[in-house]
Amino acid sequence: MTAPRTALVFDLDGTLIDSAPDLHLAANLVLRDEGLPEITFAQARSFIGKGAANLISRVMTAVGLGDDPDEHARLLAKFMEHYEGEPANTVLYPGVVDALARLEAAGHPMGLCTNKPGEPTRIALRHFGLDRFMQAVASADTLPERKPDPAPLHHVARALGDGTALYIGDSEVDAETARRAGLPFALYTEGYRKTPISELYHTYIFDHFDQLPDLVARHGASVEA
Ligand SMILES: O=C(O)COP(=O)(O)O
Ligand SMILES: [Mg+2]
Repeated sequence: MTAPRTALVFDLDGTLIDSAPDLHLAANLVLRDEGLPEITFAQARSFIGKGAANLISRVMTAVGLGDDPDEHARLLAKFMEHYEGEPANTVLYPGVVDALARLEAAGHPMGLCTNKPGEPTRIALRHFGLDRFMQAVASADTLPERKPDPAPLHHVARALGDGTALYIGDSEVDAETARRAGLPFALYTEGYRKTPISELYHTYIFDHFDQLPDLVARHGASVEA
């Protein structure tokens, strides 16, 4: 009997889609509306990875607003209003759809584990035609725990079957999540990572999705035997 194909769990922002322009825009629409100074693209990009609530905390610190919880809740709600529309300035990273189609054809169950809230996650997956590949999704609202807690990653991996799993992501948070989950990790190096590769937990690295099907096949040959 052949072993089940390795389940593949993907991160979303900075891995499958480059959503930083829309997150930057939504943050600045809030700041503009509040009569506050705007943040740069580089700042916005560096605030992505721990979800929308964390992004708003980072924005508040950056513009000198402090950390009042009521103010945070108010600004987060305004941010979500701006962010929940169709992702007009977000793009897929090159080769993503082809790679997922090849991996699906090779029989790998696939799912998503993101810190993005549920509604924008669903909208983005549908917008880019990625929903058809994802058999299980954990977003920021699925469980009480969020990455780097390993619970959402375990949740998706379990939903994809009882074979082995590989996590694929771009950030410090993803590397830490995979390490804590005890799962192998493929680091996509073109996302929002700020730390040198050598300092991050990883099993594989790749810089273009064209490389992913072969990487997964090699991984499978070593663990599915
Ligand atoms: O929205 C975020 O901050 C992070 O999202 P990700 O987990 O898909 O990278
Ligand atoms: Mg990410």
